Amino acid sequence: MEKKEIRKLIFARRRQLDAGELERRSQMICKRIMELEQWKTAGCVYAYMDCKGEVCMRPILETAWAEGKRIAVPKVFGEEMRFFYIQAYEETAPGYYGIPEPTGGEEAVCEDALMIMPGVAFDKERRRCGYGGGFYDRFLSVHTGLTTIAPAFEFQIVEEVPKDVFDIAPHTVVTESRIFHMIK
Ligand SMILES: Nc1nc2c(c(=O)[nH]1)N(C=O)[C@@H](CNc1ccc(C(=O)N[C@@H](CCC(=O)O)C(=O)O)cc1)CN2
Ligand SMILES: Nc1ncnc2c1ncn2[C@@H]1O[C@H](COP(=O)(O)OP(=O)(O)OP(=O)(O)O)[C@@H](O)[C@H]1O
Repeated sequence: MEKKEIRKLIFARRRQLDAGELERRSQMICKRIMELEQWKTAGCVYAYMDCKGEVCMRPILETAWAEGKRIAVPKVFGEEMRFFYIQAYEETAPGYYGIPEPTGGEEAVCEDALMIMPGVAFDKERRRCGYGGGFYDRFLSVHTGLTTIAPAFEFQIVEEVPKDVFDIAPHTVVTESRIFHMIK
């Protein structure tokens, strides 16, 4: 399947998930991420403001704020994405494609941060398909020291995501029931 077809398939599956189930499953996935060593040792976390049925980041954001970890979320500038620290939802407003983005604040320049990266679909080899903007691939090609974890619902795991030259796979993919690690 091509990436375009994969996106269509997964968007349809996401639409079938009701709000309660999305929240319940997101809670499970976030809990599993927060049990990982990479989370425990991270001082600075690059997260995202979820939209359109992505795994909800609320448990991650609220735990980080409560535990004093710094949390930054992305803002799009042309073809580039930059991360800014936020301390509350009120510090965001709808931006690129209506996704909440930080309205101001300090830019995060943490080259060894833990990045929680969104995605539309993944396969067992952790190959990733996003919305098609190439934002994460471009960001990660420059910021090579980050540790990357992608949360995904089980139904976002597909047989095979086609590999393009620019694609950078997350180190770890975490679902409700499975974890795909780079090192087996
Ligand atoms: N929550 C979240 N924030 C994020 C990303 C993401 O994947 N998730 N991004 C990750 O890169 C960046 C924004 N990237 C985006 C790239 C393309 C489209 C877009 O074109 N959306 C269209 C078409 C979708 C399609 O059918 O493929 C749309 O929604 O109508 C949206 C966001 C930065 N912030
Ligand atoms: N490192 C890079 N340098 C230049 N162009 C890039 C780079 N990475 C990706 N691109 C461009 O971005 C386009 C979209 O990539 P792709 O379809 O893999 O996006 P995606 O991973 O689904 O999106 P996103 O990362 O925004 O969620 C590619 O066709 C390519 O032209």
